[in-house]
Amino acid sequence: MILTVITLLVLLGLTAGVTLLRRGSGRSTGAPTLPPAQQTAEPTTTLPSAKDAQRRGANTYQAAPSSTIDFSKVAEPEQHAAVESAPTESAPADADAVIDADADADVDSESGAPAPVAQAPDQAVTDDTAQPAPEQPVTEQPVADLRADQAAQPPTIEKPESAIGRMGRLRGRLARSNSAIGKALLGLLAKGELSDADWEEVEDVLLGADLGASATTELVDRLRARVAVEGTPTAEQLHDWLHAELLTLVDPSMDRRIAATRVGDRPAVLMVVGVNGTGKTTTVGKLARVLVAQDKKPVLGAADTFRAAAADQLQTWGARVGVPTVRSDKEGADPAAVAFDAVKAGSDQHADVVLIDTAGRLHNKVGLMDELRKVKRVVEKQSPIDECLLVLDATTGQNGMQQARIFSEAVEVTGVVLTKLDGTAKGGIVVLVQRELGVPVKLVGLGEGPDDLAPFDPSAFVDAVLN
Ligand SMILES: Nc1nc2c(ncn2[C@@H]2O[C@H](COP(=O)(O)OP(=O)(O)OP(=O)(O)O)[C@@H](O)[C@H]2O)c(=O)[nH]1
Repeated sequence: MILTVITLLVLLGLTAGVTLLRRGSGRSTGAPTLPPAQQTAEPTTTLPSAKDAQRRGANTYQAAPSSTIDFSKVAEPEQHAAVESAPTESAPADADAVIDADADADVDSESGAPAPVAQAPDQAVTDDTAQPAPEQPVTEQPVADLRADQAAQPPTIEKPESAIGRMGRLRGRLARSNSAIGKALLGLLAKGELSDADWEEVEDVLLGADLGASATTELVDRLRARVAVEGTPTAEQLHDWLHAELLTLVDPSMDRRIAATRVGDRPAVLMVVGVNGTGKTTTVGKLARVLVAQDKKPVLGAADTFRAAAADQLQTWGARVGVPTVRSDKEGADPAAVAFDAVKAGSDQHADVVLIDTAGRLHNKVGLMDELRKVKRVVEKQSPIDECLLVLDATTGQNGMQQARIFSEAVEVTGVVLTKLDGTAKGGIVVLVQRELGVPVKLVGLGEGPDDLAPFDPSAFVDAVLN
């Protein structure tokens, strides 16, 4: 019995020891385990949120550039406007034409990109309303959005001077450089009885003024015959004779009207050609002003894609009087496609006339003529060309005649614009060019000012030479 009790006590003691030992070892292993488990749990919950943050960061990062791109699309033309310090109503459409200009004419006809050039801003706003978010249309409809922007900041539009009587205003400039011819002629002819040598001097004066050999001979022969019949004239008679003879040579009967009025249900199409530097772009810009002054609605086409700055130059001219320009920003873009788009825009916008500026220089002359023929051909797929004006620099005188012939062979020239008549005493070129090409001088450039282009008035011209 005593043994049994001792055995039970020993067993109880052992059990209690083991339990105590177990508790002691549990504290030493369990406690250090838990915190790391908690530490592990913490990073686990932290990591997803860090990833989230990263994702959010990535989203923010991705969104920023895309909105930057959208913004720059809008901002770019505005910057243009600022740099040009002229309103660019047509800038967005121009941006579109960049894409179209490279395409074939057939493709362009589908694009209709230039068409929005002159679309009313409210139409543009209507387009935008179809878009779900305000930023989206900027990306998807940059043209429409820009036009809405422009509507908010209407450009300052200049009021060009009326074309009526311009030649009268500019006569002083013509007279300054050309009255020397008149003075020399009147001085020589007033000598009384003229010897052959005197008549030769008269001829020299006329030839020096670029009247050309045939017109010079004709004029001298007529004057000699008149003197022979009517005797030596008084100073006043002499003035009247010369005026009448010169006017006959300039030919007031020629039709100098410019095709700038709608033909049936389409706009007139007017193309401007000529050697580089003669003043083509300037002439198109000045002509746009003349037309605006006459309450006409022109559209400009910048088909001189060879000279990079020509399109900007033309656009600036147009913007000053609120006239849209269809252009390409890509140097060397297909000029025929730009011209085609311009005619389409003119048609869509019910313009009165589409004025197309062309290049005057290419890598070679053959290339240039081929290109002009192509522009003509492509435009004619859509509309006849009603007027083709050849721009000639009067200061180059007879040297320009050879080029004039080449151009008139390539495209059907219907009229001449003589520029820089303010800077030359070679006004006789008016007669020469009309005779050589068989087309009238329709406009004359008499200065670099925006309104220094005048409809050619034969009588005012002869007056300026003789007075
Ligand atoms: N004095 C004077 N200068 C003119 C007249 N017409 C144009 N000019 C000037 O001639 C220069 C050339 O004119 P542009 O219009 O650029 O010539 P362009 O033929 O278009 O030249 P490209 O684009 O190179 O083919 C400019 O400086 C014009 O201001 C004019 O009637 N009188």
